[in-house]
Amino acid sequence: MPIGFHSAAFGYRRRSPVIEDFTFAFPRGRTVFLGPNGAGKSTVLSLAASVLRPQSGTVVHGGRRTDRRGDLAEFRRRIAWLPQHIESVPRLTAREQVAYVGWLKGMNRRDAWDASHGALQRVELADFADRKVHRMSGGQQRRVGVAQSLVHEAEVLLLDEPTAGMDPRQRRVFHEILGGLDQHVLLSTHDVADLEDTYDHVVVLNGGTVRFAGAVREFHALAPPGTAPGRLAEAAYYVTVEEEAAACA
Ligand SMILES: Nc1ncnc2c1ncn2[C@@H]1O[C@H](COP(=O)(O)OP(=O)(O)OP(=O)(O)O)[C@@H](O)[C@H]1O
Repeated sequence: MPIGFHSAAFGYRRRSPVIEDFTFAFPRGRTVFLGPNGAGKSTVLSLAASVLRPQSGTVVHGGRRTDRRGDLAEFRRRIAWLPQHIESVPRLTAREQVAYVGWLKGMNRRDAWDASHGALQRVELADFADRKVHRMSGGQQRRVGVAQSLVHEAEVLLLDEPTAGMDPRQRRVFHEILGGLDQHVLLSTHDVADLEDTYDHVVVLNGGTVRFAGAVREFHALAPPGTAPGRLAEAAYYVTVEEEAAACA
């Protein structure tokens, strides 16, 4: 169990809670996290990354809890986090920014600098290593974000819509990277194409509640009989979130 939530509750100020008494163990391996806009995916991922802290309950990884002050630094070192919106550090180049994240995660400066080159190569940005991040396109900044999550040896990667804004080639490169990772991955997306090629598990969230958790094959089996093979994931998704399906047959 890479990340566990125990009776966690969280709400943004003056809003109704996004999650309440949320207890769930995310599975090992590669998990795709689905759900409609506003379901709470980013909030849950931010809590899992300890960027947000639950108002009650806790989040656990490897015996370390986000509600124990002494655990927090080690908890964060073991987890890589790609938020939905990348912050570029003013004036830093892509290589400096990726190395900086490695250093923040506990690497020494030399190792972080060396590792940043490899991380940028993996996302095909080695030629842009000296470019200022704030001058890069949205899709390139996303790839810098992916490089940031690869630079240190995290045990769990939490990726919030990592392929948003990437062109088709870069989406393919990203899926190849994902396929080669040994770490546990929890990734939110609205893209349900080719789930079986990329992920082991599916978790669907709606209204702050897990509506489905299981293997990709089990998820596809929720699709109504007669659904076209290429539309199984989409149809299963509509069943789990109880939305009216577009024509999936
Ligand atoms: N910073 C914030 N301040 C106040 N409310 C917020 C904030 N961020 C999210 N919310 C609210 O929390 C709820 C869950 O939002 P969240 O972004 O976690 O959903 P999501 O499933 O990631 O959505 P999407 O697929 O659109 O990214 C929504 O009702 C949203 O309006």
